[in-house]
Amino acid sequence: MSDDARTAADPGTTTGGAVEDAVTCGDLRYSFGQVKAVDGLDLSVASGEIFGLLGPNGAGKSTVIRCVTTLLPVPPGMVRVFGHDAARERMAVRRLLGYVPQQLSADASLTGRENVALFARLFDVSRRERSARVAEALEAVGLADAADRMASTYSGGMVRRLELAQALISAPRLLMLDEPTIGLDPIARTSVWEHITAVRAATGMTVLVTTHYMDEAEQYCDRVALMHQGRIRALGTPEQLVAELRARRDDGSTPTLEDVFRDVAGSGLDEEGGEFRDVQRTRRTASRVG
Ligand SMILES: Nc1ncnc2c1ncn2[C@@H]1O[C@H](COP(=O)(O)OP(=O)(O)OP(=O)(O)O)[C@@H](O)[C@H]1O
Repeated sequence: MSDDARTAADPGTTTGGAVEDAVTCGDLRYSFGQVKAVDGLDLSVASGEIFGLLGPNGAGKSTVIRCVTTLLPVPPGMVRVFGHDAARERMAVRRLLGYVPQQLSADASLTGRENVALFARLFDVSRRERSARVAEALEAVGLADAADRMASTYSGGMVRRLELAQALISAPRLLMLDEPTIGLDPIARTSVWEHITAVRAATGMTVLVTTHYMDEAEQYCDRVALMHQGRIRALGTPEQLVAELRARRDDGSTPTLEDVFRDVAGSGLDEEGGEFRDVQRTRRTASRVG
């Protein structure tokens, strides 16, 4: 943990190493040319938790996710997934994870079922098991009834759930979601989260998610980390972080998670246009595909 980070209890750390962390990043650094996207990040995500990586645009969240997926190369020792080194054991890491990127990963010209079946083939699900596993994944995200409709007719929320089904087809131990609800209306956002939490409850998988939405993080994440300028500035359960700020302020007010992040990141948030609630930006797929 960097010096300026405020750290709360870490459920991933156990005595005797009985529970293995799903993800560990140690002094993770990644630059695009002169831009330090991630600047010395220490992080442990415990097996089975829903962990939220929060922060304004450009904080470095997607870069962290992409380093963990092995899509961006990092030196040995910086990132481990269930004990596997992301640099030395790339294929072992990839086999453990499901990834839903911000960009569209569903094909509008295929049905929901065909989209998921395509992923089943990519992930080498055996022919014998394929149709049952595809049906199971569609059922898990509430798309069984819409499975044979073209994805081009799906709403933004249904597309997101379809992408979730695609990522689930390999039964990943670690599911990574980059801004899963951006651009969706509140009802669709709730539906996406309900399916994420239901799948987590059913499978025990670990979920690492990035989001701008403080209210979602507060409601659905077991722990959160605030990223700002490539570093983690606060880490803990939402309740812990809010309670710590309340104690620091000692003025009887009840702060929100957003207040916590303003407190640790200071005015820098505004300078970068990083208003957490000011999410005008939407995914290209926000309302419909096709
Ligand atoms: N492919 C790239 N080439 C150059 N710079 C990049 C690239 N990808 C990201 N960056 C820069 O790295 C920094 C971190 O970007 P990143 O996308 O990780 O942030 P983020 O927190 O995920 O923000 P957002 O929510 O807007 O995606 C930003 O300054 C961004 O402009």
